Amino acid sequence: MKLRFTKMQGLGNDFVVLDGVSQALALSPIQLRQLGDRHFGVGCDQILLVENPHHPDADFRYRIFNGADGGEVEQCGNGARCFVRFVHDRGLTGKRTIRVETARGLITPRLEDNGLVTVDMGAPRFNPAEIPFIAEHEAVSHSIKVAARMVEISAVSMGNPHAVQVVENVDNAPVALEGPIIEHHPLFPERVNAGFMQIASRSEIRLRVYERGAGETLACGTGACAAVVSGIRRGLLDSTVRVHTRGGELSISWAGEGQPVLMTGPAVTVFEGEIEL
Ligand SMILES: N[C@H](CCC[C@H](N)C(=O)O)C(=O)O
Repeated sequence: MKLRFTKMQGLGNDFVVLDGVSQALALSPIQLRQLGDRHFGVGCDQILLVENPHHPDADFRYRIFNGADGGEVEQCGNGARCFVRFVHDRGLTGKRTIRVETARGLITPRLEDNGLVTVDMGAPRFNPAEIPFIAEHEAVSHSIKVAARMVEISAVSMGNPHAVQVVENVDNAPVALEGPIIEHHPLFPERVNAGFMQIASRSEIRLRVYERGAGETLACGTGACAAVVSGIRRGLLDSTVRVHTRGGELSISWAGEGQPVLMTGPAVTVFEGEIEL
């Protein structure tokens, strides 16, 4: 079948975005993996499927699939920014602030006048059962065995699971070695995104993320949210933080327990295309 798509990126985290509102779409895992394949398909970190909502308070439903394995996941921060630009630019809505139903709750992205996008990502969750993370109790950080060493990680859910550690310098952090080990760590039954955070100041961090089902990406929006929340809970960061990723900069704010995380950053349309699947 011929499939029209839009290629987009948020800080180099790239997406194939599909309009499931104007057309009914049901793609198999094989077709999703083909879309995500950078040699035999279009190539992207994630596929974003825009649909009509089931939730009465939502304007749209937003489904996310990791490009490398075609697995459906709960949340995507950079994707949420691209999503609102997509539905606005395609005339699927006239609103600049929309309510979006995701697998783990409602998020509220807003197109700003300056072209950036701010997303209320909802409140982070720390209860191990909600991450999911196998642990006796909730804690700011947990020591887990990774290869030959013990690593202090903060386990956080932004709808999707994150394990964040603090490193001296992200440039020489063991992302390639420890990323896959943490992703598949037995204490994370649904796998996990592995964050490596360098504290530059109380209002600035550098971050690399080895993403579940995608490998290291140039930026991870939910990873930036999870890192800032972890840093604040560890007493290392103030409530608004500039997050420097390899793909560019995000602004993340969190006012504390029970409060939503706000993320602001760019969303760019790269090209429109058509592929035979
Ligand atoms: N790999 C993630 C999904 C994409 C998240 C990331 N691209 C973002 O911007 O939040 C997971 O399996 O939970």
